Amino acid sequence: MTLAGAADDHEAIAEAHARAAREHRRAARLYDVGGAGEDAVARVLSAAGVAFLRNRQRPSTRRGDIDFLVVAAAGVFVIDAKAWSDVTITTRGLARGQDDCSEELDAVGRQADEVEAALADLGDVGLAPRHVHPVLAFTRGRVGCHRAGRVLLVGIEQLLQVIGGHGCPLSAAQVSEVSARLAEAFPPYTERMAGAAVPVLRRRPRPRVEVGTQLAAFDVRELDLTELERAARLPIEAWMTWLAPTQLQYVRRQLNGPARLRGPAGTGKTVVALHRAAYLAERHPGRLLVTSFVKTLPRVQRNLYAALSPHTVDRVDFSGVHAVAREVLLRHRHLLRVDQKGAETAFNLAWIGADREALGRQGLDRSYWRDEIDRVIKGRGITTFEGYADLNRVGRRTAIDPRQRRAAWDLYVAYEGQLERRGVGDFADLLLIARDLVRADPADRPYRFVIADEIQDLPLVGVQLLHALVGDQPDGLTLVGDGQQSIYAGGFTLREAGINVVGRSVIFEVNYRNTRQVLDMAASFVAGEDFDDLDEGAPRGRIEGHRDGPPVRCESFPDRASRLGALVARILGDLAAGTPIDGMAVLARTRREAGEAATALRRAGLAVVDLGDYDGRQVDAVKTGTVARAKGLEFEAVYFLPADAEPADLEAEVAQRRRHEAFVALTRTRRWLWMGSVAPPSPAS
Ligand SMILES: Nc1ncnc2c1ncn2[C@@H]1O[C@H](COP(=O)(O)OP(=O)(O)OP(=O)(O)O)[C@@H](O)[C@H]1O
Repeated sequence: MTLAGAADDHEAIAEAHARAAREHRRAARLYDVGGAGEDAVARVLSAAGVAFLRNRQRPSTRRGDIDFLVVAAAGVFVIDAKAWSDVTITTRGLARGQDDCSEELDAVGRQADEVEAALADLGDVGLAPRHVHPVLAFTRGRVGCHRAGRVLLVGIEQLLQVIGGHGCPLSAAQVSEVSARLAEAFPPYTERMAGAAVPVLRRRPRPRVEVGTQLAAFDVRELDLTELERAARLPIEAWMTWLAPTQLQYVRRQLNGPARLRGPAGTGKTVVALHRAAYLAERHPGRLLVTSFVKTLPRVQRNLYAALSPHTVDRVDFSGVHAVAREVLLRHRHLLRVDQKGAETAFNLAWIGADREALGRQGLDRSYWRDEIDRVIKGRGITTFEGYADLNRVGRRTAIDPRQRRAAWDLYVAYEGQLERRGVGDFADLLLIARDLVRADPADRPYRFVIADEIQDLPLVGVQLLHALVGDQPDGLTLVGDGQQSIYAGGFTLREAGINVVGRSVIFEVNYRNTRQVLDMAASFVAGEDFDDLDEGAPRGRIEGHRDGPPVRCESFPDRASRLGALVARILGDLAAGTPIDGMAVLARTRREAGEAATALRRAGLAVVDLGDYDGRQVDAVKTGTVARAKGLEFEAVYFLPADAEPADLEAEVAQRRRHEAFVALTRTRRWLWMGSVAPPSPAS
């Protein structure tokens, strides 16, 4: 190398060092400003006696830190301090001067994700994500208090107010248990100088304001989680804060297509579905639909959800599937007069001309064939005899012969003719038309996510309608349900519906609702019985109960009148013994029996509310209604009026549905169960 060449090289190296020096100085200035912001936050927290962890290492990244972790009664706050002077918060995000800084929202959101993950498994329970709050705290200027998605943007003056707000789900003991886990999962951050091209001669550290209570770290494995366990056993409020680690895993899971959540009664499917809805709504723009076949359930779920995620509730629609279908028809200006009475008349006229000799074999009656048309033919969207002739009638237990199939088809054709003549449709038409309208219009996608509960009760076209609304997009469709609780005729498999949930079907098996005594009694109705559970080949759920409770009270009566008398006496007795009236529900098989019970209770001076009018909010009245109306709900005490003694030759599928119905009724109670059967004395006795 020439001397001139060496000089050039040294010149270039000096130039690079000078450039690096300028960059490091700029960074140092920024750190100084940032440090001043952090100090300001630390001062505010300390002055108020709020304990915090400062500058903690993120496990996912070597160079990332979290400015502050605060565990308060209101939850966990993941705070990123910003000493910015010219902040603007817009509907679209965050700006600093002219620069869009919305990525800062994602950054603090990612920090909160890591905190959520660390708290998702604290032994038996985990903290629900909704109690982890990402916060950008601005230490200069008057920022006020805002929300962008799930991130809170607050001026330093409002910080304490925010930390002190949000309700108080955590007790003092839980605060220290959660803090301990965080101290372990996020150790103190040790800064590293990145990209230093020259040996770094470290200056003495700058003096730092070290104030506030630093949390003592202790070994989380030695924690006594009894407090958490206790909380986990309480109803509503508890599940809003604590879930089982497996449940939380599902809430936070990314699913690359339609998914199924299965599990026997009381295993937390609805709870997890609501948490998942809130989790998705808080992280994504767009609308969500939470739906069910049971028309009253969405109303109850809306009120639960509003407590869970009040700031997203306006972006979530809670409606029954038929109401969803109606909306579709409205959007497409499609007229359909759904007229149940007219449909009933149409069926009666079609039935008169039917091959009743064939249809009546095996003890099958008119209502069996009404269901066949509603659930098997129209409920599957079958429009040709060929489609019906070879159909594997999943869910229908009685095999029918070719003549019966032909007769059923002719009955269907005649029924359709009668409907047309009257210019009316039935509920199956509503779902069918809505499905086809959505399928034909790719622009009709009002929802980003759809979550459907109690799907075992939906007809196949109903599930297809929901699928059509979101397609196969990630996390788009979550189907929640349990075949064992199916109380309507017919059935189908998801494969038949064109929905693939392979690898995305999860089962829950721990029952949190019922006592062992109730579960034993409920299980006796369905013992050893196989049932269709929509996912072919997927293992059936076991049901594990872990709570003890009072014995189940079963009584038998010679007639309905004496049963009603005993029911009223029993309820009055339980009220006197301290069971709260708002936790009581009388469930019957038919509307008529439920109505009779309501009248008897009113006569005894008790307040009564029909389950059809119940919206999940506390009301000081005994609830009364059919088992179908009670689906998905739960009560402190259930008084069940089962069907009168059934004839021994009851058609197999109907008998199975009755048993499922009893199973559903019994598993609605958290504690007390009374069952009053009517069994007239046999002539021999
Ligand atoms: N991890 C949990 N810890 C404590 N309680 C829980 C937990 N998960 C659910 N629960 C409680 O269990 C009960 C049943 O939950 P949920 O209604 O979600 O069950 P489900 O599977 O939807 O029931 P079903 O199918 O019978 O309607 C609720 O009272 C809920 O508070």
